[in-house]
Amino acid sequence: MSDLASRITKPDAAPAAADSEAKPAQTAPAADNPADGAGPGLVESNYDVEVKLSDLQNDAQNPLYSVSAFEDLGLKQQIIEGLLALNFKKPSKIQERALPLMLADPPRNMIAQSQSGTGKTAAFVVTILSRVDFEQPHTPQALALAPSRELARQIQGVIQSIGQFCTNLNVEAAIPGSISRETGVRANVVVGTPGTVMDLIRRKQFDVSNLKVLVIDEADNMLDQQGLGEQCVRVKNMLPKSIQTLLFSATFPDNVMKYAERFAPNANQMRLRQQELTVAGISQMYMDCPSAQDKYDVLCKLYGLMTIGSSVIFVKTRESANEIQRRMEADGHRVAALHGAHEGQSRDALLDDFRSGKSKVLITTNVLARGIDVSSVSMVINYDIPMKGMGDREPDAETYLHRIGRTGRFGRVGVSISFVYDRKSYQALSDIANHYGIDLVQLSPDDWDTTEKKVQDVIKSSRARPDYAPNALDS
Ligand SMILES: Nc1ncnc2c1ncn2[C@@H]1O[C@H](COP(=O)(O)OP(=O)(O)OP(=O)(O)O)[C@@H](O)[C@H]1O
Repeated sequence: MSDLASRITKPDAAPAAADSEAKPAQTAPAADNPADGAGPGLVESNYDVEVKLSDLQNDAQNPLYSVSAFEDLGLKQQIIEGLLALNFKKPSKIQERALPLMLADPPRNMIAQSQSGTGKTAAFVVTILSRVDFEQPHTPQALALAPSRELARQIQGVIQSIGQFCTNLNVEAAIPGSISRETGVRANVVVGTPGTVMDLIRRKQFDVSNLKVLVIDEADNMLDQQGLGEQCVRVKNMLPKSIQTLLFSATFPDNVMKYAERFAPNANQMRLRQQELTVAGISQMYMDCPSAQDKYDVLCKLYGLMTIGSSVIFVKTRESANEIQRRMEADGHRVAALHGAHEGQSRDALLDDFRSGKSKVLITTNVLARGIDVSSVSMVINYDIPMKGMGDREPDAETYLHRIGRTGRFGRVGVSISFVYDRKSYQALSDIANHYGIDLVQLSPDDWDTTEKKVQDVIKSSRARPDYAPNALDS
């Protein structure tokens, strides 16, 4: 198989940082709570010299870099207070650069790309809060669309947190089962999934005539997928023509850009090069499993051996999520499985438990691949390599990036481990590595001491010293 593995490093080779332009110091994480030290799920650092979030934010190559403070961006005082209450001391690059463009008058559309976990949500939330007239508490003025109920609820929470000092802010989630049929939408900010939003508008339970801002989060996914894309276009066609449209994602493959540009005409654009897409704080590894059947044993061994904060296991189907849950529970592990077959409210409860740390292992499908922000996640397992196209012919490089981006949020470190077991899965991972120009480090199922050391070396370091190269091991 070695001919396939131009980007997959051999077991003991010292790997390069994920972003070849990034210096090791930029791969260094801040603590779970960037401002004040290690937080839940991450163990205190062994290193004596630590890097603070402010160090990362002073490094011009880092996506968290900025020269300005939130106070310099001309935001309303209540919004600045909201950001400070969340301990956001400085904007990230996307926040610093996109906000002035999005807040300028007359409003202009925006297509904005920035790596996973770099604060895109706060960028569009601040824009929404800046555009809403709080004198009108029940007139919908801003709408954000997301691909899953979980992400819609999460965005609702971020709007409420950043907007906690905005008197008369009302945020409602337009997701199945949440808006009363009697009253309809009575909020000035609405976050929802496209199908439910479309139904509400059609049933005249959502007055869209005063909407000023439309945000599409995970826009490449929303516009590209047949069902979701059509729903987004239909929703947009029912909104005022002058609406400011903001499209956000960590990925915008070229074939989606033409839809995006049609959907958000004359937009300002912030794009990344392919090699800039990966987050350097995430150490990407892979495990060569002897066979498909052995993947499960390897998984259990990993969990049996290591103390891991919170982790997410991505699988292809709901059935395999259930099956792995069943087997892991029978083997004494405490895990939760969340996927589209569950009822909305039980999905909410499962994710709430995971967020609060009540459950530490979440087995899920692509439904949670995008956007979900749980800062204590220190490991992501790709139990199945993400594939797309008819008959799963092609590797799904975008989904891979979003999945591993559930860890390494805003300067933290994390590990991703992708399981391969045959030529097809190996080739797919190799193609993904080539696509982003990254090197993946091999873990061996025959040498658990080394495997454990490689993984623990990354995840036990809540903060790292400046010359810290997450994958490099003492040989
Ligand atoms: N300026 C800031 N200072 C400190 N923390 C921040 C700042 N902006 C955002 N964060 C935190 O960073 C984390 C990641 O932000 P967010 O979820 O918006 O990432 P994202 O870019 O939307 O990622 P994804 O592409 O995965 O959706 C969140 O926990 C958020 O609270």
